[in-house]
Amino acid sequence: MPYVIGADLPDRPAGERFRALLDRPNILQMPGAHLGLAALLAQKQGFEALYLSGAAMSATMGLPDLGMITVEDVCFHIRQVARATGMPLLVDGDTGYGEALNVMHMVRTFEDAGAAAVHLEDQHLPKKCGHLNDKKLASVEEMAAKVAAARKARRHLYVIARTDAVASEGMEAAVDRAKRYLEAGADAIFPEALVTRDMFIEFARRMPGVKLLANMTEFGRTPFFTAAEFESMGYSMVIWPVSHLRIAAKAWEKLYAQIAAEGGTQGALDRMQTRAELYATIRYHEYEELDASLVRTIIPEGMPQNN
Ligand SMILES: C[C@](O)(C(=O)O)[C@H](CC(=O)O)C(=O)O
Ligand SMILES: [Mg+2]
Repeated sequence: MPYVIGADLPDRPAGERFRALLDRPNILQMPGAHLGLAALLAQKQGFEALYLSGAAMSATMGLPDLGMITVEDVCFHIRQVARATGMPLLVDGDTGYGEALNVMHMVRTFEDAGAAAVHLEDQHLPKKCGHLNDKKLASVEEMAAKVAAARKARRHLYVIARTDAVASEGMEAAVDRAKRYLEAGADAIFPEALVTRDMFIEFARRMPGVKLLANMTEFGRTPFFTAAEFESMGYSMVIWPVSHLRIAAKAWEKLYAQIAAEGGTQGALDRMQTRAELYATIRYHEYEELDASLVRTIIPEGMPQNN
């Protein structure tokens, strides 16, 4: 349905709906979808929650994922995905865009935009993709203060603490950090860039009863596991953060090469969503019909529309 009809909108805050999905025993599968159109296509396949990736949002803006985007840039994406689908979204909050007060501002602004959950990471700026080398870690205390700030600001937003410590400080330290973040009020933990099945199992074994998120990004350090495998290793959430963007970028690259080589797009038609398919995805005709029905109701036929 078009999102503009008030009576059709979800009546519970997004964070509550996200928690309800996590209360079920099966792993919550969240593909990345940082654009309204992508989100609608994911929804069509039956996904119940989505992920907004900092890497995907930055790359879409032609920027590296080094913490340069702002709260408002992210809200532009949250709003369009939340409006288009009404689905709960987990949003990448990077390092919180500053210190404690910035984190509080981020939480409130994300909630207002329609987010359900956020994750915050224990890096210093310029932050990096968790699967790269030479990340600069924040101290446990700095990160715990940010988690506490997020908890104090939130009304319903689900707060996930990500630790990037495994690579530089090892499993033991990462587990200790995660425990401190839970004490500070985190609802769940995202152990970033684990590199083996044994590490995933070990981390989960050391965090009994804690909701854990697995990041199945491609071309990173984590080998491929399916959602079912992560579930059996004790994980409650899985994200495929940038996959949709990587696929789209490759498709754009091919298209531009083809136009450059052939002087037109005719040879690319079989790889395009047709106009009809696009309009069906964005419910073009439903919006048009809604508009027409209102005009019919308010302005009966035959009555002059302007005086
Ligand atoms: C999950 C992540 O934070 C993101 O921004 O999507 C990235 C993903 C990536 O760069 O592959 C990450 O740091 O893992
Ligand atoms: Mg990120």
